Amino acid sequence: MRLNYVESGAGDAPVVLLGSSLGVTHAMWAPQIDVLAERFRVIAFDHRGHGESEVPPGPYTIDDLGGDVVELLDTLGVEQASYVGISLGGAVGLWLAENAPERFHRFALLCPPAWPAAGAQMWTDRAATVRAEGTQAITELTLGRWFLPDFTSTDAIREQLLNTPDEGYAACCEALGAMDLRDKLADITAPVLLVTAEQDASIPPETVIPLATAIPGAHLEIIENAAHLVTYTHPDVINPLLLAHLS
Ligand SMILES: O=C(O)CC1=CCC(=O)O1
Repeated sequence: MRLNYVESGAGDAPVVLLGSSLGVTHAMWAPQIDVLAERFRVIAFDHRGHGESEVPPGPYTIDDLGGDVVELLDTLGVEQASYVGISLGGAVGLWLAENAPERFHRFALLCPPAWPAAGAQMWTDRAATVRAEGTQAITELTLGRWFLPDFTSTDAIREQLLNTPDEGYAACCEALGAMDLRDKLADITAPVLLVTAEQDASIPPETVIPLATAIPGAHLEIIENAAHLVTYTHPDVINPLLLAHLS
């Protein structure tokens, strides 16, 4: 699977991978990339079905999405990296922490779903809607969940949602609807920073807070006055947390 990625920072610095949310691309990490690139070789990638990555027909599984990241490390010749992921990218991070621990130093997982808390049917229905009507059918609803009303700089994220391939989006919905990453949380050995946003309507705090108890040694941060896409809206809070955890 060929994943698209952009690379920043010194080539000999420790590697940090950035995994994005559903329906957007590596460009969502714009508020983090330059800051992290002062200390790290930053590799922001597009999940399969997203951005400039390949778009095989779905359904995809969380094993597919996690396996793609391990394959990307192999392609780059990187033995070990740290990983930062939000939302779908956070779920992929949980899979990597459980299934490829030897390839990773540390994880920062923001608003990560570990199982389909809103029900598998919700994801099946959303996949069907997007296959029938395109991502334009879910774009404004998604922005309403991802941002509080007072955050209005949403044009770039809207564009990314509208431009995401319909099949890629739908197939990732099917991965989210079919996964359950809870069984192996206790086996995670890497240091994990978990972040939840107080007003996250997509992945509510009550579904993330228990992960902090289930993952040995995990550190939890709850961001106030924030909704789902907290990296985008609150870089002043998130970037120092990432630097402190990854350094
Ligand atoms: O689309 C949403 O609001 C919810 C979501 C779950 C995983 C993800 O990336 O977004």
